[in-house]
Amino acid sequence: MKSLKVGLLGIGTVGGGTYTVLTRNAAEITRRTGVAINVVQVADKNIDHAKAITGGKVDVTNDAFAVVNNPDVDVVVELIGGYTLSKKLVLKAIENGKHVVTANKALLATHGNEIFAAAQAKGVIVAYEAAVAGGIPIIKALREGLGANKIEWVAGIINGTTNFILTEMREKGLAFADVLGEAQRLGYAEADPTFDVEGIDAAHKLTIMSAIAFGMPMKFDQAYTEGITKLQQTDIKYAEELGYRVKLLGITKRTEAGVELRVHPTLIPEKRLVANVNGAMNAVVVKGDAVGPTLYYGAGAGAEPTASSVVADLMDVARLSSASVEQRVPYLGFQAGQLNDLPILPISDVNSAYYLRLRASDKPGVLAGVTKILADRNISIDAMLQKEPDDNETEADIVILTHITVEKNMDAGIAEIEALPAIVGKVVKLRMEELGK
Ligand SMILES: NC(=O)c1ccc[n+]([C@@H]2O[C@H](COP(=O)([O-])OP(=O)(O)OC[C@H]3O[C@@H](n4cnc5c(N)ncnc54)[C@H](O)[C@@H]3O)[C@@H](O)[C@H]2O)c1
Ligand SMILES: N[C@@H](CCO)C(=O)O
Ligand code: NA
Repeated sequence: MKSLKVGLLGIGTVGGGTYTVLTRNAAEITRRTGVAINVVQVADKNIDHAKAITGGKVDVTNDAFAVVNNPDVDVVVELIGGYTLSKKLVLKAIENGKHVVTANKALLATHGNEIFAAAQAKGVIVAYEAAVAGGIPIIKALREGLGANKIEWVAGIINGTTNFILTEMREKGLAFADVLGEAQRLGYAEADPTFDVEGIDAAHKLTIMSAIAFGMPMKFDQAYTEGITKLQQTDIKYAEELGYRVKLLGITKRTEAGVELRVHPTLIPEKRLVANVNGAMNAVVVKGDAVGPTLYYGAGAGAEPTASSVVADLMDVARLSSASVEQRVPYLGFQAGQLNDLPILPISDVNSAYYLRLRASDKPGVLAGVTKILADRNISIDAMLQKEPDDNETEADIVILTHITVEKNMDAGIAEIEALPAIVGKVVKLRMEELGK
């Protein structure tokens, strides 16, 4: 029987899950591929941990380059993370003519253009299903299943850690810091959890999806990224009163003027399926011109769900390594040389509906002043909440949901509202998405 020899770099959460799934389901995987996929060498700086997991059945080293340079290894699985060492390792593996499987979205979003060019020149596979939305086969769906469509937009909850935090905060009223610790214990968070909570990890994944959806190079440096650290319980509560849930959403959309590429907390109508995706689960909505909206849901993080995608990629390598480069699905789903250098829209040019919360002195005429500013800017109001001041207070919250306008118009309106003498402090602004059409 044919065999595929795997060199594993990093046997932590995802690497451990990958080893377990490959071992436990070996017979099923071989029934499907006709190939025996075996880990022949593991590199991890924590040698004892690597030995404990592999039970002495596999050669273990603390030198990742030993695996990358091992002539016996056909495919290198990079599960160390980061983008400095991992970039060197992946480029060296490619130079050595080895196929690569990685779960590293940070690496691909920042250096993917260079890595894919190197792989193309060498004729090797670089597979990365686990890098976006963990166990959900979204890369396969975008590159293959939806290949007949002109993709119009992609929007998703693509960070398990922040969705877990938002869910626990909403359902249990827990504090942000306590929930983050729990997400770290469960193995969802990045080595540096700032990547999760500031929306950077979601922007990495969105960058990869936008490149595949629209056939363009990775443009992570132009993504607009806003995390959940400034999000307040008050706004989660008011949004609910108005029939919305707040989710950290990644949105990429093709417009006449350019491509939107943005990650931010977003109000979504609670009747949408995506609004009810909770815990570390992820969901991605893809709108194609032929198929309409489609929804993909599943575990976005964690050892075995992510391993499910790593192993599926290994199975693709097992099937396709003997095929010519032309017979394989291109790295970004479009032929090399067919990528368009589409411009990314600055956030000020993006069109959106908005949630505004203002704090106002409880005096007559305040609301009239605010609505006049909005009307003068052609911003229509969709809904409003006016709260009574709490006991002994003279100020109260006003919440306004607007119809769609361009962000720079909204920001100019907000500046005028903040200048009104009766308005106290800054206006809170959150974006809203219907996700329907
Ligand atoms: N955890 C998840 O749910 C998840 C999901 C999807 C993608 N990812 C990605 O998968 C990758 C791995 O994540 P993880 O959660 O498994 O991380 P982890 O920290 O659990 O595992 C990383 C492993 O690499 C080892 N390592 C670190 N530096 C090394 C070096 N120089 N040489 C050899 N070994 C080294 C560590 O000892 C550790 O065992 C990252 O790119 C991450 O973004 C993680
Ligand atoms: N830290 C990531 C892991 C999965 O990519 C998350 O929470 O979604
Ligand atoms: Na995936």
